[in-house]
Amino acid sequence: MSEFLFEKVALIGIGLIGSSIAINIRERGLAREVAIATRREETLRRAEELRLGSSFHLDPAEAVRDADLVILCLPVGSCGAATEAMAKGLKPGAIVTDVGSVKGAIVRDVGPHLPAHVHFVPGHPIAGTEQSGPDAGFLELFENRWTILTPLPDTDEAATEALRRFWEATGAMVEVMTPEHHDMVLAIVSHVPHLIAYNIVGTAADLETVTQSEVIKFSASGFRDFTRIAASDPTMWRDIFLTNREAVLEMLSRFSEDLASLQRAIRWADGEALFDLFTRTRAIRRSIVQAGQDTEEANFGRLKPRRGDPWNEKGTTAPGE
Ligand SMILES: NC(=O)C1=CN([C@@H]2O[C@H](COP(=O)(O)OP(=O)(O)OC[C@H]3O[C@@H](n4cnc5c(N)ncnc54)[C@H](O)[C@@H]3O)[C@@H](O)[C@H]2O)C=CC1
Ligand SMILES: O=C(O)C(=O)Cc1ccc(O)cc1
Repeated sequence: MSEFLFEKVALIGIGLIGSSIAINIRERGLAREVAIATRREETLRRAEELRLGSSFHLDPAEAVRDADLVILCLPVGSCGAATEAMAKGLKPGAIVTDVGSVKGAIVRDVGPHLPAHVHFVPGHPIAGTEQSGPDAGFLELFENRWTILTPLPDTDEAATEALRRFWEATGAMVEVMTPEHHDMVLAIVSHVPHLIAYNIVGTAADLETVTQSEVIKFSASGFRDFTRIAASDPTMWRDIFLTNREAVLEMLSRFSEDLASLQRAIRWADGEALFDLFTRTRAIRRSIVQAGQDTEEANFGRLKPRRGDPWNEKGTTAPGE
């Protein structure tokens, strides 16, 4: 019996998430070997300087050779082409997973390029920051955060369990659900909030009466939190919105309806409506903090779907239900 969870792990892409995984493998001794593949030579050299792996490759098919676990750590829109490029190197029985923020598109784009002799278990650590690149990774990123796995109906259960053990070894908590359910939940707890941040920072920047210097000068308030989110990687977020279109548009139309009723309450000076909503939302925040779970996990548990919500109709049980 090996002392490692996996003998060889291959990381395709080495940005914030890839480098955080690499640091976890190194510091917690989760694999004997770590092969890293990147598109750009410069990123590869930086990964080597940071001692993130044991071998470094520009050809992903070379990196995955003999790997028991292959993790795609790329923007969602690049995963299909990267899988096509690495497929011929995959060994029989290897587990292939990813960390992308959208799961339906990963199943659609990655699945068809994989040989039948590998196990495909899409995944998503719900942990991150607005930073990107190989220097951004850190050991504690996944601690006490959820990682969602979305195996397909015919995925080997042992492969899902092996991946669960890997994520748990990084300090993560693991939940299994369908890709459709994942995409719907993430649309409201992560994707739409990012869109709101991008939008409000864009609106403020465009205002002629609020000069750039005033935006900076007075940003010590709630606006500052939005600027952090709106500093997130443009490629990654473009891909998320293009690949989770349906769920984002669905949540956005609910959001717009609710915003319109707030607008109406302000127009008609309906203080009671405003007070009621703000009281409800304050209670949500307080219960999250009280539970000591200021994480997406708490959001899942507490933002209960309304009757007839698609969350309830698809997928498995949502955490907290
Ligand atoms: N940043 C975050 O907070 C989180 C990100 N994710 C997901 O993880 C994945 C990776 O995100 P990060 O590590 O944050 O990104 P990153 O931007 O820090 O790193 C991405 C890596 O992919 C490479 N890359 C970019 N475009 C490529 C292409 N067309 N072909 C091949 N390689 C390419 C980059 O050189 C870099 O090595 C994304 O799918 C994202 O949705 C998941 C959870 C949190
Ligand atoms: O920086 C933040 O606040 C985040 O929300 C990080 C994040 C970004 C994308 C994900 O799919 C999961 C987590």
